[in-house]
Amino acid sequence: MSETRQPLALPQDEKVGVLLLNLGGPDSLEDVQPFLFNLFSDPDIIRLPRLFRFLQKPLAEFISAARAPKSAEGYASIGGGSPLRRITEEQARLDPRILLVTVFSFSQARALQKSLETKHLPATVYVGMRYWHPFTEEAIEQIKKDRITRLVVLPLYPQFSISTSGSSLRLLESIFRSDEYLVNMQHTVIPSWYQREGYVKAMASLIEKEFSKFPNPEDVHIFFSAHGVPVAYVEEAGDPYKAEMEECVDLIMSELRSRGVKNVHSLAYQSRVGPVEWLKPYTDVKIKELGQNGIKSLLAVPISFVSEHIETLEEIDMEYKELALESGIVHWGRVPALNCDSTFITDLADAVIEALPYVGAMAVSNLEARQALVPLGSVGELLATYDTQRRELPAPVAVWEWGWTKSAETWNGRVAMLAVLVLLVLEIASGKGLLHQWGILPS
Ligand SMILES: C=CC1=C(C)c2cc3[nH]c(cc4nc(cc5[nH]c(cc1n2)c(C)c5CCC(=O)O)C(CCC(=O)O)=C4C)c(C)c3C=C
Ligand SMILES: [Fe+2]
Ligand SMILES: [Fe+2]
Repeated sequence: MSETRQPLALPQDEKVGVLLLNLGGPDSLEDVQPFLFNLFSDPDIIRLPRLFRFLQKPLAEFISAARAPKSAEGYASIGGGSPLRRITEEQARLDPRILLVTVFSFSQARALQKSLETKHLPATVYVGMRYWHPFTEEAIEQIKKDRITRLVVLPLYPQFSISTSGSSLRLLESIFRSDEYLVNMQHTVIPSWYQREGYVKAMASLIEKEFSKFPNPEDVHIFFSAHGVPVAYVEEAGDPYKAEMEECVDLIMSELRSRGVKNVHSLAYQSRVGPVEWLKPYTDVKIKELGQNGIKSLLAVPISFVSEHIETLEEIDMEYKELALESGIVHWGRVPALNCDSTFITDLADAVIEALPYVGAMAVSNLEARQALVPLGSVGELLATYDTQRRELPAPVAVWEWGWTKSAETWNGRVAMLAVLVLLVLEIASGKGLLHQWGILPS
């Protein structure tokens, strides 16, 4: 595609930056609880009714403490921490400080920076995580120090969700607003890119490659497993995630069909947390169903994330594999995450170059951009496109088992919930109580 592209005509004093946004994950087991605290403190993950917003932090404290042991077990089983930081930095660029820690790794961020260089775009690629180091705030500080004048913001989620890219963009918006340098810095956002040819082709190639590992490749059921979101995000807040996910799977399957692949496929949603309704079918339920229906060969394809992480390495490779084998599936395979796949990274570089003309421009007023499900645009405009009203959403986490759920919308549940919240506040305010005694809340 663009190896022969002419050098971009940028004014001499322009400095281009690319900010990769990602979720972040605990580097060690000690980081698990504070990481979860950051995650549950996010109003795009738990939206409390207006009246209870002041409880966001205490509640995050409570839920993170309650969930940490289970989460830590998962992270322990994949080597004691999340590989997300290492892989994302590999996708972006190699930072000398990181080199000291991960001597042998070549970096996703470094790979992108290199690919941009090859395409005659000298740019610095930064990594900003939402819930753990290197935090988005740290990346922004570096962007300011480097006097970047044009910034392309690229969330590393192929499909847009309020809970992922949306949350990162909302944070960016608040950082941009409160800083004079950033308010004036020209920027644009690539909100989702699942429809890009390079990404679709890279995914299709990874899938095709795994077929050869099965005894009867033509019988393999292609099983796309996407990270779920609560149904309310889609139905009440207008999250485009489900529509984009379905379109993404269709595009990959069309590419495979054009290569002569005739295998049957399905899409399910994994990793639900708590009792509210999440997007269906659920991965575990679907696996059992496929087993019961006599499927013997299953190829799992993680689809919502481009790096290996706890939900591929632990949930799919361990939990779902075990479930599949118990359900009568005999041959199991899993497509690896894209990580630093060269077709993928080259395509991301093209996406950045194609987005540059929109930097600082009102992209939503551009007809071409309008045709995309989520238009290319600035942070503020994108947030205005989706989720304008920031509706209260049923929270997806465990505390709600006592009450505030769709299925238990009864006064009983609400009173119990209120009681729990009041106790929690009293306990946090006084520093004394059962939760402290049990070590659930730190003294
Ligand atoms: C597109 C991907 C993701 C969506 C959508 C998403 C929504 C979402 N997640 C939670 C709760 C948790 N997520 C956790 C980890 C985690 N989540 C994603 C991706 C999406 N989440 C990734 C890649 C990871 C793993 C990071 C890593 O360390 O490797 C966790 C912590 C792990 C655990 O305890 O299971 C929680 C909790 C909610 C509630 C939500 C939507 C509202
Ligand atoms: Fe998640
Ligand atoms: Fe999970």
